[in-house]
Amino acid sequence: MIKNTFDVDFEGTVIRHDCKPSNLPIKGISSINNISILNLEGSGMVGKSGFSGRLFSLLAREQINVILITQSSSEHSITFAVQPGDTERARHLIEQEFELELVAKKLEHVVIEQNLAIIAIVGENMKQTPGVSGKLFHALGRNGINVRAIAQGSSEYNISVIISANDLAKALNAVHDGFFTQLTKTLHAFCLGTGNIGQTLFKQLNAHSAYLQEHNGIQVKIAGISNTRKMVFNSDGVSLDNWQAELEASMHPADLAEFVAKMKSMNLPNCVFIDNTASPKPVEYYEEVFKANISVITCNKIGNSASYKQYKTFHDAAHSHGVDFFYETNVGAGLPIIRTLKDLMNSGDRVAKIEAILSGTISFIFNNFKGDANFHDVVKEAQDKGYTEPDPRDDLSGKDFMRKILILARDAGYAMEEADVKIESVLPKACLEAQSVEEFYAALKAEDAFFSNLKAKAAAENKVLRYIGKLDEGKAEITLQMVDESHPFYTLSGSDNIISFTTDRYRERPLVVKGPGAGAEVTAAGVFADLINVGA
Ligand SMILES: NC(=O)C1=CN([C@@H]2O[C@H](COP(=O)(O)OP(=O)(O)OC[C@H]3O[C@@H](n4cnc5c(N)ncnc54)[C@H](O)[C@@H]3O)[C@@H](O)[C@H]2O)C=CC1
Ligand SMILES: N[C@@H](CC=O)C(=O)O
Repeated sequence: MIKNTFDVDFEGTVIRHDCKPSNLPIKGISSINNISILNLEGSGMVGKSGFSGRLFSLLAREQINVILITQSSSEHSITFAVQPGDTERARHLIEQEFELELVAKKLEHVVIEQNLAIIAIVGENMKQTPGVSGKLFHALGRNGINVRAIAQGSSEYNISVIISANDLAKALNAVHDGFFTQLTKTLHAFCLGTGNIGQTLFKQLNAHSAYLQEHNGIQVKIAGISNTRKMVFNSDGVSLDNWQAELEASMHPADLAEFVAKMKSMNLPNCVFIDNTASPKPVEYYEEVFKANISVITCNKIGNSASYKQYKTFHDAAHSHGVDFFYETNVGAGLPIIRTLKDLMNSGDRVAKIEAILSGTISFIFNNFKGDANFHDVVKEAQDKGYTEPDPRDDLSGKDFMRKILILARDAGYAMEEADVKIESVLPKACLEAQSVEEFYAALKAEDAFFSNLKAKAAAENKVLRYIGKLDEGKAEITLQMVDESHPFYTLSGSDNIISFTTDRYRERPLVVKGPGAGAEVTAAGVFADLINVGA
């Protein structure tokens, strides 16, 4: 029986002969946390029988313990690991023994690498089980852990890899999560933004964490939080019951560059950067984050809707570093729109046309701007309900809609820019020119007659106002329309979005997604779903 000195109440581990057979591909993971490797290279080794015999007899004779050996089939190099204290002595002995080969340039000088570690997976079930090494290297590669050398004996009971000692803790966790999937997988999330969406996400994660562990085997630790004022870090997870107080008590003033640097230096496995802001600043770090093998989840549309070059860079960087870039909430909040489009594209369909209502705010406004209601008050109500962008001018100017249609167009394979989207604004000039949110609301009040006329005109024709976007064979426009009951977009309510995809396969009857397209609960839920899909 082995007991835990750090946790004396824990029942301990019993070591016995008659253990139950296990279905798991590996039995355990072990590590050696400080080793060095010596690398010998040269043409003098190729096809030369007795070379390794000389090398390893020499080391054995001099009592240098070799921990791991690896040789490529080209026989051009041999790498072996020893205790750090033995490296210089081993080098000296080798250079003495192979002096003639060195002089004749048939062997290169010994190269030593320090600060390394070995991680090994062990178990009888590995034998004759394809995919075990694939799983190991996937877990390491996905977390940006570079493998310096590999060894597996033909008994197939053990695969050992040499990695940087700095990556050992991360590697142990990542490999553990990779193999023991019936146990908890831990995601380490670094979250920017504690506004409407950010705090709703924390509330949902808190309420759902026990279910997530029990039913999905997933544990989410919020390892970092920042808003514009402060930031806080905790590799064990900031308490979701008390995050406001922990953030408030933090001595770290907010600094985005520092936040990203700290996230990288904490070097945690299954790391995810979540951007719940409406700011262009975090977007400047996405590429660096991908390059650090960290996935990005964002409800912030600015990243994907700036230049096409930037959109492409983000997607390529995520792809080449084997991490996820999820942004379901960029269009339609929590509705499965991006996912649906990706599935269509990935399965070889072609999007010919998209027709959509994608502003939850404007949808809500037109669905409630009835009877005696005045436009200004309905806009305010949409903001109070959390449907608008932090600055509602972004919704009413059509900018938010433009971002969404541009993201959809790009995901559908069209390399379009902002200037390629024609926008008919719902606002008169004075409102568009307002310099602040206050001025904007004042301008809305002053333009009450303009909006009342629109309302009366639509009502007189038995029509409703709809702000509709269309992407047709690579051309996009957003227009204000009055539609009658024969139009498929007539019967919307609340903050509903609707999107209809006409594709090669859905040509006669388009594929339609409809439902609430704005609001903190549905948007945070979309971010939440993206989070638990990371690495899936
Ligand atoms: N409200 C909705 O229905 C939907 C919103 N979204 C998107 O969600 C995002 C967030 O919206 P809200 O939560 O309503 O905004 P908000 O204004 O309530 O919160 C934004 C948060 O970001 C923080 N922030 C801003 N710049 C920052 C920076 N440089 N570093 C760290 N933190 C920073 C602020 O301190 C604040 O905590 C927006 O990009 C919006 O487009 C997406 C889909 C639907
Ligand atoms: N402000 C947006 C929220 C979702 O992206 C909207 O109203 O649609």
